[in-house]
Amino acid sequence: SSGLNSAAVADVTFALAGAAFVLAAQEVTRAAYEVARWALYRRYEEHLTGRVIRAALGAGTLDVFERPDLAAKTDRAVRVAGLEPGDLVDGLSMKWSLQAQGVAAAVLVATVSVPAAAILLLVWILVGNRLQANMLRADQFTWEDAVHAASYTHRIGLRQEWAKEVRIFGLVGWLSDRYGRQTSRLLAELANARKVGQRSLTVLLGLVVVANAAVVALATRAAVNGSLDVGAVVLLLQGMLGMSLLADQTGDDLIEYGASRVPVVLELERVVADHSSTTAHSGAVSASGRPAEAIVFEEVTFGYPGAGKIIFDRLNLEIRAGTSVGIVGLNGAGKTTLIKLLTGLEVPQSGRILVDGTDLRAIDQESWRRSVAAIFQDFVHYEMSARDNIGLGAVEQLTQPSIDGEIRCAAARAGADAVLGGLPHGLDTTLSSRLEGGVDLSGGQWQRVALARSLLAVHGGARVLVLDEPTAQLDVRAEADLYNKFLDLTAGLTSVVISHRFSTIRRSSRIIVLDGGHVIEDGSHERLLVAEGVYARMFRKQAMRFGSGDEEDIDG
Ligand SMILES: Nc1ncnc2c1ncn2[C@@H]1O[C@H](COP(=O)(O)OP(=O)(O)OP(=O)(O)O)[C@@H](O)[C@H]1O
Repeated sequence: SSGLNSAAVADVTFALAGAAFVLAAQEVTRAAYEVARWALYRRYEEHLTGRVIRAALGAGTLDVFERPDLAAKTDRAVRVAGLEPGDLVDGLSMKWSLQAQGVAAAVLVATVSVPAAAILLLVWILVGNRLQANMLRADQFTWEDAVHAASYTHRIGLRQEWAKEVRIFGLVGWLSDRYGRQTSRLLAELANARKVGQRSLTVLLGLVVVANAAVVALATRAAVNGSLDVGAVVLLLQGMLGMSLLADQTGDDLIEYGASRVPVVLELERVVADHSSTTAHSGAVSASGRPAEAIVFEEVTFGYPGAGKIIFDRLNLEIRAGTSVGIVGLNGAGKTTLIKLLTGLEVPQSGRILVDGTDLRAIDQESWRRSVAAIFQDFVHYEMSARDNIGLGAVEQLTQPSIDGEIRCAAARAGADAVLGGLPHGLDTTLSSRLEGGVDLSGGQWQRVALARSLLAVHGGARVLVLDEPTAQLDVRAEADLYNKFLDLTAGLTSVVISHRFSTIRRSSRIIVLDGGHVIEDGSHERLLVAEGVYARMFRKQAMRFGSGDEEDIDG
């Protein structure tokens, strides 16, 4: 009966064009949204991780990793910053779009009945808040230490570095049992957390049902009365359904997951700032050219915080600039600790460390670190190119064109030239068999690379060279060859060598013996033998046991 007149045709055309426009706009905004979301996601992650790195590294000393109270906070911040904090961006965008739809639905209801819209809005907001509170309580993050324990167990089983030992000791069954038990405990805790707040949620959901039923009943009566037309009733019902989006939880877990990282990072920054303000020791004096005379430990007392044990009790020690000192002592005597104090990684509780008469605390920490090259027993195996593994010793020069020549030269001096020669892509070879095209090195080969790194640091300006048993994995002859050259290599430098091997240590012109937090003997190999003290006893014991003191370890 009713054909379309021209006005109706225009209306329909307009509506269709509008719909096409909306669809096209939706596609364009979706694409733009994806780009923006991805960028924001990464930016937020980078920002948060960057703050953790700056806080942890900015502390200067190792306290943030070693003092139990600080270490727990550092550990937590490092962990959470790595756990997809960008989820916050996804969560917020989901949540905001749902909330906008919920509010639009409320407006729809309000066009029919403002009181109905107000009442429904109130109950949905209450339900939403309650659901959110329950979710937060049950969120894994609130007991993430338990999660951490379980995931540590899990990782023991899967780490490449530990694969040998885990299999040799037959730990697979034990690990999976332990992982299973930890997970069950976790789930039990989760079930408990979920119980709390269930009653009030049930009451609120009842309220939702009652409020919606009441509005439907009133609307039906009004429609029957004729005071509400059918179109309005449909609008009302549609709006009511849409308003449930106000309590929708989609995205809440992501928001919580992403946002809960923030207080952890802020807490780390706060404790590091507090800690640094009480222990700050980076002064303004440049370390350049130091030491020219001596490094002096003056009445230095030190114990690791929280360990309750004094390692050094008023230690006095002078290391003349340009000389080489060998340090001997039983396991745990404090040899590595001495180096940490010397490099400023630890700070004495009392006493002073003087560099050419200037307190280390008055010297700019960064410039002092550049003046000292140290390779520790647990030096880093960087999963990077051979170039980087050596070049990081003089990181400021890494981009200079001449660096490859310097790297090769340092490698040759450390006896690592043969190692480089065997690499399939030369300096570009990645030193990790886990990465494509990469190769792994033997323990001794790694040590030569690390040694080359420290020798390159000398090229970069370091004047103190510390070797804390970095050659223990070389065979005795190779180590002896290296140390035969060592005095030439380090001519003009101040060097400190820690070793358990007499073949190495006896070459130092001066040897000090650490025991009980003090230097108990001090002199050349020959003088210490004549003195018939601890050094002579250790040396003779080994020499007797193995026929030659030249080849054996100092182990007491
Ligand atoms: N980060 C730390 N926190 C608490 N105590 C530590 C820490 N590092 C070392 N210690 C303790 O300090 C003492 C000295 O350790 P250090 O590593 O300096 O000895 P070392 O002489 O180098 O031993 P080794 O010959 O075994 O390498 C040891 O008793 C050790 O347990």
